[in-house]
Amino acid sequence: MIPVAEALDRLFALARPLGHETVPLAQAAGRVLAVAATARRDQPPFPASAMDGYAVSDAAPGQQKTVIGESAAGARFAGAVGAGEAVRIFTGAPVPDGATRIVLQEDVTRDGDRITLGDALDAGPHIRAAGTDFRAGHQLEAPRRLTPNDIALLAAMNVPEVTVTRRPKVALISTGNELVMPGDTPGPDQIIVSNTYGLQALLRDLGAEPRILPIARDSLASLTGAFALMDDADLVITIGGASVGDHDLVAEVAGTLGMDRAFHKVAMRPGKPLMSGRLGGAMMIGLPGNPVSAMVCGHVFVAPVIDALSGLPARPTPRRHAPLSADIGANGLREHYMRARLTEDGIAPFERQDSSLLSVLGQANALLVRPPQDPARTAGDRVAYLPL
Ligand SMILES: Nc1nc2c(c(=O)[nH]1)N[C@H]1C(S)=C(S)[C@@H](COP(=O)(O)OP(=O)(O)OC[C@H]3O[C@@H](n4cnc5c(N)ncnc54)[C@H](O)[C@@H]3O)O[C@H]1N2
Ligand code: MOO
Repeated sequence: MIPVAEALDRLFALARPLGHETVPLAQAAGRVLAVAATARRDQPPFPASAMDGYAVSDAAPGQQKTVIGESAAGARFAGAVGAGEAVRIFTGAPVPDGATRIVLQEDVTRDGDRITLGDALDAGPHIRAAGTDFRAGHQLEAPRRLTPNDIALLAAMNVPEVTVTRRPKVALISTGNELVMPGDTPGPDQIIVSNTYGLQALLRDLGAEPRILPIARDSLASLTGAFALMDDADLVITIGGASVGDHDLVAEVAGTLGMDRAFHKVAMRPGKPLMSGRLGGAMMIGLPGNPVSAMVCGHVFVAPVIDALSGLPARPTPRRHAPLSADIGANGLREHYMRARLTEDGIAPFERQDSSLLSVLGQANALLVRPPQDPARTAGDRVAYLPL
């Protein structure tokens, strides 16, 4: 058995980053920026008022001034403001030449074109200098997965389109005579395919383009037919048929199709059997069939591989740490990804950890990671976890 980190390194060695494409900003959220984007102008491009009030050259309690004009957002006051003068100004408007501060309108009494400053003025100046946020030439570095906050910044930088990595196309193949699609009528010995759908959702969240292929039956012909449908996929993921049983044929078929195949027994729980290789132009990952095993492998292996294909650094999903909220027993020889609940009191694993229990996985919001041979731990000990 190999450690999880080594299995992941072997997957990274098979992952070739994909090419680039240009997309409009409106379609860029969640995509991986491939080439740094550069601001085309200063923001703000002029000294701007941060408040509604009056722009003045100086201010003292009780002073009187004459209002000589107005500066609104989008329509500046053309002249300059001198001693004894004020320009009515609004938030976001260009500050006129000669002004050193904005007096809040709450601190002013107005009578016609005359204003009197109040007795208690704040320190001001309520002026945002040109380029306070960023200067022309400011760069949003690549690679990075674009967040909504990044999109807002790019828009302000006047960047209407960005160069991103192509979305990884992923073909998902479920294998097994016992499986039918959700909504179909199962025979007495059949169950409903589940983790294919879970993995599809996970892949979508990761910015990939997943496609569910027809279920492959446990025969060489059916499996071969399923692989033939993978078309131009960058990654093909099989689910099930990965173990040592008589009906576990994925390795044999992939080998016949020319895959330079590696089979790993990974020292993890759940998710021991894992296959990997390259098949034509695609990367292949064979996941175990047990539903929770497939989903856990999705989080631990597939997610970092999608990031690597998308041009992000090849690294495991970073672990976080929290105190235990309950005592737990010693761990065995495999790294255990325990379905767990994280609350403000800490983290605790569910009692039932069988790798078939999707109902338990559904209640979990974290995977508590136990290193191999981790001794028994008591409430309060800090442990590692992956958020779900
Ligand atoms: N003698 C041994 N038996 C098993 C071993 C072992 O080392 N020696 N490993 C066990 C472990 S651990 C796992 S995990 C499973 C993995 O087996 P397979 O990858 O071959 O998966 P299957 O046998 O095809 O299915 C297992 C289980 O999961 C259900 N399944 C499969 N695909 C789906 C799907 N897409 N949606 C929902 N459910 C699915 C399937 O019906 C089985 O119940 O092997 C152990 N055995
Ligand atoms: O490796 Mo299996 O995934 O423990 O059930």
